[in-house]
Amino acid sequence: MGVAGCGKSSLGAALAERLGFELIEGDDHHSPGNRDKMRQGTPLTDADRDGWLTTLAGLLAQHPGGAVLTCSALRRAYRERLRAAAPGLRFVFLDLTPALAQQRVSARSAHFFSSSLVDSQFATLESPVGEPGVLRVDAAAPLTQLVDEAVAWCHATATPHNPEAA
Ligand SMILES: Nc1ncnc2c1ncn2[C@@H]1O[C@H](COP(=O)(O)OP(=O)(O)OP(=O)(O)O)[C@@H](O)[C@H]1O
Ligand SMILES: O=C(O)[C@H](O)[C@@H](O)[C@H](O)[C@H](O)CO
Repeated sequence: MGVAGCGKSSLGAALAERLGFELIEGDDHHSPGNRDKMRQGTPLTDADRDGWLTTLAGLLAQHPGGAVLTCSALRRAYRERLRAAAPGLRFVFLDLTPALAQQRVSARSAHFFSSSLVDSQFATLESPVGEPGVLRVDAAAPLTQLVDEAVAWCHATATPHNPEAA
């Protein structure tokens, strides 16, 4: 989880491969309307994210043995909806500065997300630090280091009632 450009897709794909879990790419499940809004530089609202979160929660519930989901999950209420669908769900929070997020988002041209939206992502973000089952990592660190850190944390915190990763 984290703002646009923090590295969710990069880390999620690597983590899913290392853990042997299916990857659910949150961005693949945005409605055409939501994509158009983001392309035009209009931030999503709670209402815009409602159906999307319902879809993602449903997908998590279909993977009781574990899965890796990439999702911005910017607000606590969004995370609670996902937790309700997948008891034991944990979050890796990719924390980065607005400047680095801006740099990364501006550098990619083929993506639907408008770089003018980066500030709004930080305005919406409610830090998950302090919530249960959260690992905060420095999103500026090399990807290989982030994967090792997240895999070690998943293994260390896995219990029979808390699937390996989610
Ligand atoms: N740890 C990292 N170090 C350096 N560059 C990275 C790292 N992680 C991701 N990147 C680069 O930053 C850009 C954004 O990464 P990525 O698409 O994984 O982020 P994201 O959070 O999924 O973004 P979005 O949600 O906007 O699609 C990509 O160009 C990616 O190659
Ligand atoms: O909640 C949101 O505002 C969205 O999920 C965004 O975060 C984007 O989907 C993504 O990060 C850009 O690709």
